[in-house]
Amino acid sequence: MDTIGVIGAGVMGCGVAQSFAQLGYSVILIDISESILDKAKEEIYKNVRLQGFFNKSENLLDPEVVLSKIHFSTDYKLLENVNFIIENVTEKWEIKEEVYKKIDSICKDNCIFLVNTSCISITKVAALTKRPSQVLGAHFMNPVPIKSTVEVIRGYHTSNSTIDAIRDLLKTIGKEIIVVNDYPGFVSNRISHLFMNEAAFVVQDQVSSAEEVDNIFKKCYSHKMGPLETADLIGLDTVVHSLDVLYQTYQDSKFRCCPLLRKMVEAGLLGRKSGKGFYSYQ
Ligand SMILES: NC(=O)c1ccc[n+]([C@@H]2O[C@H](COP(=O)([O-])OP(=O)(O)OC[C@H]3O[C@@H](n4cnc5c(N)ncnc54)[C@H](O)[C@@H]3O)[C@@H](O)[C@H]2O)c1
Repeated sequence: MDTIGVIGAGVMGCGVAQSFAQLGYSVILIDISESILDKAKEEIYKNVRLQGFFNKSENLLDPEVVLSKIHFSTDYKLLENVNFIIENVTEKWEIKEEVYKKIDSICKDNCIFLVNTSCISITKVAALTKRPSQVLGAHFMNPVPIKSTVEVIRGYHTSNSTIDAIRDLLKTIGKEIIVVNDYPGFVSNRISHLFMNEAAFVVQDQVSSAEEVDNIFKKCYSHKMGPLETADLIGLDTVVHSLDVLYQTYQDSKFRCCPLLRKMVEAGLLGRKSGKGFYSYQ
């Protein structure tokens, strides 16, 4: 079985690492500090336990066994022999840029890079490397271990063999892929961020409360979650970064970020991951 390199141990990186580790893969999980990695260990432990709790019919997973498959480290050099890197660092161009320049020099030539991003152009990321045909977008859905489908983005130079390799790899962890072409936000986020942003404007303008906005989507449109619950789940900081990327790249005012969303992020209200966003999670 391949060893999978996972970079970024936040919301998505933890979910991706867990998804591979619980199917028996060895995972190298990289982040920038030991304290973040310690928090990631706790998150993964908690999430494996919760998954067992909610999924009574399936074989219960032992969190210690899952964690034993993951090597937590700040050392990028450990990635030199892996065949696949799944990158999940912060949705900021300067951060992704630094990471891709680094891994392109460390990883072996045939290693494939999966970019987990909400909105950043895959073609632009691929251009940072000397292997653009082996770079593709893999927009995992949150929470990764329980979502069945991944939006895969074909960059300008992504080869068919790279897409096939990723289809095969993700199939082994029970995920199917939908392949789309590369424009910022792809399909999912180009549309969903308009919903979430406009919902924040509706609350800012005191048209209704967050609960009422979400209830209209759930009860009238039969959506499983409303736009503001979804924003809290994603992380309001990630939503703001993504809106900024969409606004900058399309130069279209429809993507201008709602001031209330930005103010909440400045106040430390990031949604589920900080314990408070549009809702409280204590
Ligand atoms: N949250 C979601 O629902 C969601 C869904 C799909 C895709 N994404 C995308 O996935 C990526 C990660 O999102 P997230 O929600 O996990 O963010 P997050 O803020 O929870 O985690 C990002 C992690 O990256 C780490 N990091 C920053 N610089 C780094 C570096 N140089 N090397 C290694 N690690 C570094 C941070 O310390 C942090 O732990 C983003 O591009 C985001 O747009 C997020």
